[in-house]
Amino acid sequence: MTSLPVRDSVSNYEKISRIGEGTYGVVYKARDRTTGEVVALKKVRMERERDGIPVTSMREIRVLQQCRHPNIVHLKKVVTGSKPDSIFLVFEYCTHDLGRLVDAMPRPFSPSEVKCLMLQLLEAVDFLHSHWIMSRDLKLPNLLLTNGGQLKICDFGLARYFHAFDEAYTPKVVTLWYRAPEIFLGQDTYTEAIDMWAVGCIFGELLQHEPLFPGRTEMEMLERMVRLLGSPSEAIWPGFAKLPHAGSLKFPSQPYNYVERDFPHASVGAMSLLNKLLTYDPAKRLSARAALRHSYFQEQPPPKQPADFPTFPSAHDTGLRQKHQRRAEMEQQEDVARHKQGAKRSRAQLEVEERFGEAFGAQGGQLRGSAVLKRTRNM
Ligand SMILES: Nc1ncnc2c1ncn2[C@@H]1O[C@H](COP(=O)(O)OP(=O)(O)OP(=O)(O)O)[C@@H](O)[C@H]1O
Repeated sequence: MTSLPVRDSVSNYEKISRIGEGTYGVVYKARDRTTGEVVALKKVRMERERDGIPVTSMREIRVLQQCRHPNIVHLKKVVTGSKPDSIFLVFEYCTHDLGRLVDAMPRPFSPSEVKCLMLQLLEAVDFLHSHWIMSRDLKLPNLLLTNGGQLKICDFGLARYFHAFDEAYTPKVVTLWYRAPEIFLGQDTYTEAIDMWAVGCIFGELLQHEPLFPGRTEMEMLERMVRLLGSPSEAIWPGFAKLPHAGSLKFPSQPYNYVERDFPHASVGAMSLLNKLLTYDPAKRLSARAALRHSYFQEQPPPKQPADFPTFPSAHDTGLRQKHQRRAEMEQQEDVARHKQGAKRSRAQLEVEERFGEAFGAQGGQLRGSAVLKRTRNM
């Protein structure tokens, strides 16, 4: 703990309002008393921990200290509270999260706005994947938007480093609505393609202004996928029949893909990109790098420039709408289950798993957009 880069105390911040509460911490809007800068303060939940900072927060700090990218929220500092074991993460403040913003907007984003958001999301995901990081929790509420139209991924509590070889990971990842089919089917050697499925769900949600697969149970999730995309089979997903739960799950028989029917206003490029992201076989699913080169981004209209994005009243400051409340409750249940699972992993396990330097590595260890690692996976 002595290596924590704490140079500040939370008493140097004046809390303005409470803007979010997740499973792993409460988030406040606050002002730096010295500089006047408005920041987001995330209080790390310690009540369930006996031996220091929770694994999820360790992961979040570790990943965020390594990442500097315009579309990834900037962790400015880690500061202490009045009690010796209270820790706060200080982030740049973003006016909206897309979950609440979409729920509060009467109309969907325009096609050029969706394109602008998708470009920024894919840039960030490509950055993470090229640095061997999977988010494992991409969803609309974890995408922040500044008043300057900049999208930023937040919440890296489930993020982890991955390897070029198959390795078993925990199945308790990704909020239900954004979870990839291979996870439901019990594949524990999943890859970063699970993030790309979530990107597909986010894209569908931005296009239709409603969550794409708002299932309440795993089975309902699979049924909703099949209803839109058709039934998975050995022909389109080699190895599907051998997946651990493939035999026990009864898939409805549905031979058609209804993306065109269900997205009547989407362009040809948008439908093609959506289908390529929502590809059942993770080995065939589009990577973030390939998605950035997709013809959708060349089609008319061009993506809106972030600076030209309209501004919206902050959804942080409005009351929660019913729809958002429902989303939050469902996610909360899921996250509690995941937290229990995650808490069972010891700090030592985490160290071995991630094989990644010091928990609170020096600033010099940051990864930047230009320093893309060579990946052996695609060679
Ligand atoms: N930097 C920020 N600026 C503005 N709002 C933020 C910021 N970081 C987080 N928030 C708000 O707080 C909410 C919860 O944050 P976050 O997802 O990081 O917490 P969590 O406890 O990990 O949540 P979850 O239960 O989803 O895992 C976000 O959805 C967003 O509304």
